[in-house]
Amino acid sequence: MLSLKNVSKSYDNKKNAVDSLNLEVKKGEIMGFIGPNGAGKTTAIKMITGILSPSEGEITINGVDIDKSPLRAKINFTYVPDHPAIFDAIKGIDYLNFIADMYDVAVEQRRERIERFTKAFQIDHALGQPINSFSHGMKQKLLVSGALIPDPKLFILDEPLVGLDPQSAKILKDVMKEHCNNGGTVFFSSHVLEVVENLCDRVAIINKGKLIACDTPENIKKNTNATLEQIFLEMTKDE
Ligand SMILES: Nc1ncnc2c1ncn2[C@@H]1O[C@H](COP(=O)(O)OP(=O)(O)OP(=O)(O)O)[C@@H](O)[C@H]1O
Repeated sequence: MLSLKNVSKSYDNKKNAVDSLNLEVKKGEIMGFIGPNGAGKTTAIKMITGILSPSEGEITINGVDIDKSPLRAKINFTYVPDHPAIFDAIKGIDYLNFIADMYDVAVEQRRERIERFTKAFQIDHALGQPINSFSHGMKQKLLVSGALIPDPKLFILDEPLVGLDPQSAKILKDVMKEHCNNGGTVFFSSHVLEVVENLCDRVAIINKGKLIACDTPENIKKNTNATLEQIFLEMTKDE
């Protein structure tokens, strides 16, 4: 579903923020993307979503090259960024309808999905209000709801749990699981290793721009009694 082949990105033509990254995310799986601050997660996600062009390498989504055919690639995924940058003078419902229009979601389907997701996240009562009146958590939940309305083949989230209360985080985790159970694919970055360990089919660990592990949490922990957090800290510590 998502493939990165030898992908590198340098911001200064000296150091690679992402360095020869190879990664395959299969249809139907949840993959967690973890790494210390500055490891290159957001840079990789920005290249995957077409916000940045790779300095080298190729990224395909459902077989379509995001750099060469951005519109055809973008039909296949939605993305929730780490900082909700959202045009906030409009009402919540107008934002959701705008997303539904962009992805050509039929009226009946959008009605059902808007109701389902905004009720689950308990923001349905506020959809008639302008987004600039929403709290940070409400904006985050509106963004996630919007990203689910097209029922994307691939759902990409950059640190989606930041700023969500435990109830909302639980709902989001359930929604991500359900999306995969229904044949969708989820790729998300997080610093919450316990969530990654419990939620993900596979985990990719990036450090200093390089992929240092990509496997199931069980295999990464194989033959140890350590938690994913302990192994992560050991793998990414500065020598
Ligand atoms: N716009 C930019 N210009 C120059 N350097 C950048 C830019 N954005 C990121 N970097 C650098 O690229 C490297 C990777 O940063 P990136 O934001 O991708 O890491 P991250 O894993 O998402 O970190 P965090 O966990 O802190 O969000 C870091 O060294 C960072 O300083």
